[in-house]
Amino acid sequence: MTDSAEAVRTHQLFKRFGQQVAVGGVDLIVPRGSFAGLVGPNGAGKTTTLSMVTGLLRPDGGTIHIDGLDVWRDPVQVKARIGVLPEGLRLFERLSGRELLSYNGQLRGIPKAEVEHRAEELLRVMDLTESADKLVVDYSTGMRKKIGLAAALLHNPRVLFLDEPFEGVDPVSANTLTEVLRRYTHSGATVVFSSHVMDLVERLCDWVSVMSRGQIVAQGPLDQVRAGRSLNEAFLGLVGAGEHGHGTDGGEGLSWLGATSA
Ligand SMILES: Nc1ncnc2c1ncn2[C@@H]1O[C@H](COP(=O)(O)OP(=O)(O)OP(=O)(O)O)[C@@H](O)[C@H]1O
Repeated sequence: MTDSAEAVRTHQLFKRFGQQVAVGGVDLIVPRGSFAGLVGPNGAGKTTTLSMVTGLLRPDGGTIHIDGLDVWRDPVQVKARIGVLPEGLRLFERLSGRELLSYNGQLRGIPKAEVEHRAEELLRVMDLTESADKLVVDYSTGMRKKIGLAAALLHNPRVLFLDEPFEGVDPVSANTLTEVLRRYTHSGATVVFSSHVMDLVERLCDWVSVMSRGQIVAQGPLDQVRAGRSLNEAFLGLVGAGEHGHGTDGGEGLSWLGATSA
């Protein structure tokens, strides 16, 4: 079944680490063609959810469908359709950026000439052409994000998952990346990304899922979730400012912090 209107749907997704329930029955829904944001405080379960959805971490319970295909029953078909930029991205450090793309393209079974053509375009768009022959181990944090994103896009996936894609990326490159991703979703593809930067989510996303303590606490079109407020205000209302160590007291109690009296 591949005619699903949803790019992603999980049903009662569950994961526990020892006593800690990281994801406690999540029904994540992402309509096809959306630019979707997954937001939540530190430790809410976003990375754990994305890891299970992308087939990197086996759930303890629940189901996950991408484009109507069961991720854990049909992993090969699903993996051909998705691109992933995971948190704590591990890359082949001893390859150059160009070699990394070429290797990824060959692993994906794309003809060599097509890989070269796509790689050159991606390197140019990501402003990495000048560093294309430098080893990945010598790339900066932002450059690593960009080459990781290029590798995730190379096989033209239908659904792209990005964990904090803009962290460490300079504003000019971030602008370029958002343009690339916008164009990509306008063509009918889907982007799901996690972020803590509410302004960015508000600017880019047309769909938002808010997680808190392993649960989805709000989900839907951006305007519905923010309900006339800024997304940041809606977020603070939903996750409960003051909980999760997001204190509302502005750090009262830290009387020792700051200039000492002479
Ligand atoms: N491998 C692990 N072993 C034990 N506990 C884990 C593991 N991975 C995640 N957790 C716990 O699961 C919970 C959810 O973590 P997760 O990384 O999914 O949150 P997150 O929403 O991505 O947070 P952040 O915004 O800080 O990246 C946290 O309490 C975390 O400590």
